[in-house]
Amino acid sequence: MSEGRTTTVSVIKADIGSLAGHHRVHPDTILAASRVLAEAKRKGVIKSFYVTNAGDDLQLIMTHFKGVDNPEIHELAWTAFREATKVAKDLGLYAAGQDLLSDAFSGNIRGLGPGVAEMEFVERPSEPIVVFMADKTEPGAFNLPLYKIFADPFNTAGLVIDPRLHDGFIFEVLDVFEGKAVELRAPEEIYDLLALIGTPSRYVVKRVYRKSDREIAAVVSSERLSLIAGRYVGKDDPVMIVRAQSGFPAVGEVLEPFAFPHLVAGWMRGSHHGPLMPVGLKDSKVSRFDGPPRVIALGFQVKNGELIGPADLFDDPAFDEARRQAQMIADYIRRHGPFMPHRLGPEEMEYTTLPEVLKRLKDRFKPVEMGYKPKVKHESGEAADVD
Ligand SMILES: O=C(COP(=O)(O)O)[C@@H](O)[C@H](O)[C@H](O)COP(=O)(O)O
Ligand SMILES: [Mg+2]
Ligand SMILES: [Mg+2]
Ligand SMILES: [Mg+2]
Repeated sequence: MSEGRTTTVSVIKADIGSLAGHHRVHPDTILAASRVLAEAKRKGVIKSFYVTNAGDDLQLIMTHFKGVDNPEIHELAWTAFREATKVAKDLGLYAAGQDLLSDAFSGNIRGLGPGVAEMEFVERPSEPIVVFMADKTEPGAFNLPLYKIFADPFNTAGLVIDPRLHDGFIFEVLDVFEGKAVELRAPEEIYDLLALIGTPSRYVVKRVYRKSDREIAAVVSSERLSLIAGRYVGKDDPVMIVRAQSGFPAVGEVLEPFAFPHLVAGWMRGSHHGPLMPVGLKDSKVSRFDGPPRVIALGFQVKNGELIGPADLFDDPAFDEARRQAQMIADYIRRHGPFMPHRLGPEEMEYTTLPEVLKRLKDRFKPVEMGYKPKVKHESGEAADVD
């Protein structure tokens, strides 16, 4: 981190209830959260804010000078979500308070349900950032775009051309099941990096740093709701902040991976693979089969702690073709109905409501002569003989 006063950008999000099922946030809940943040701004707790929605997820984008993981900021977000939930309940919105998994705030909002992405930096003379917000998918959905942005010269010309990017980047990868993290360096360790992040349900890129000076370049909300709650509670619907330009990838390089609507896990009942469709704010809502999974990208300048903007970056004909491809992929994969690989594999389905259904069939299975000694998989993953 360079010397000087730091600015913190905190993006904290939660599904506190929505209109027409899990379709989109109601404007009155945006208003309720905005009132709480406006009061906090007036009192000088935060410097500026922008409240919006990604589908049915309420998004609080805030700037302040208190650093990451600050209890006052987290409590502020918690209060905003609680106030918005009250409105959601009054309006009878669907799944009011869905992501607030606890009744009480205890100093840090992480682990209580909402998703959190925060970064702290000394502002450059001009500080462009892009805030990505997705609905009906999981944090690992950003693995592929992050790899392309910070490690793939076919995406990011600056990795080759710009001496400030040429050393590469460090990826902090989180194992969300074990609660462990590892740092891998690009380009020298990209095969190891890909060996992990190609399993996005387990290994999530949490942060990216510029290698030459360890400046923070990107951060992702890595909360997995099912792991926190121990049951299915919708999808995580992650957010990500990326710094751009002047020693970081250009805004156009940051957006470029989303021209390919890659397959992500989520969509209907958090149980299906589908294409991630980049959309402008006006299309930040889900419909077909509760999807397809969508992502919005808002560009801001951060100046003296103030958010200037946003620019609605996917609201552009340049992404029409990606949207069209996403529709084609959606048509194709939907025709698989309840079959894999449209439906997620058994490991990921463990965190949905499917096991309850399978449990009912368990006692109806009778042994048959297979001509070989069958093996079962224990929870440990070890194969063992059937008795
Ligand atoms: O994934 C979904 C919701 O996720 P989200 O709230 O966006 O995290 C939806 O597809 C729901 O799972 C689906 O609409 C069924 O919802 P319920 O009837 O079980 O609430
Ligand atoms: Mg919802
Ligand atoms: Mg959602
Ligand atoms: Mg969700």
